[in-house]
Amino acid sequence: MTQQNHDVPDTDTYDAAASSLAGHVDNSVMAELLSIRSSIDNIDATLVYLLAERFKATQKVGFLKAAHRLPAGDPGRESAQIARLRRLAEDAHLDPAFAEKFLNFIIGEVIRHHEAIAEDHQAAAEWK
Ligand SMILES: O=C(O)C(=O)C[C@]1(C(=O)O)C=C[C@@H](O)C=C1
Repeated sequence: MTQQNHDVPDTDTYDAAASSLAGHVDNSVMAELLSIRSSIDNIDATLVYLLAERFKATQKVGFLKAAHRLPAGDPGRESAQIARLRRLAEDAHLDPAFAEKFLNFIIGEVIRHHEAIAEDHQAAAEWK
């Protein structure tokens, strides 16, 4: 028998109108909220696809670095990326500190992936 967790909505049957506010706010306010949320849903979906593409690219970098025994992190590259993103964020009226934190969060995950790829690569080389 399959178990269902009722606290976590099923992603296959996404309810765009799900809200703890239902029944607590005027219908017109709810309608406006749902309309804005439909843009948020599109943006979130785009972010997922963009991140998936970025991780596909960084995975290739991970394999290249492992094959040539290069370090997972490249602090010089990161400094340049952070400075650039902070400038872009300012132009876009996004908090530069948030942009930096977000990039660092993603890069931290990429470095973990690189390290895992390098370990696998090393283990495979030892088997030969
Ligand atoms: O460009 C690289 O060398 C990467 O490994 C990718 C990346 C990134 O996610 O942008 C991740 C780790 C490095 O410290 C720098 C950049």
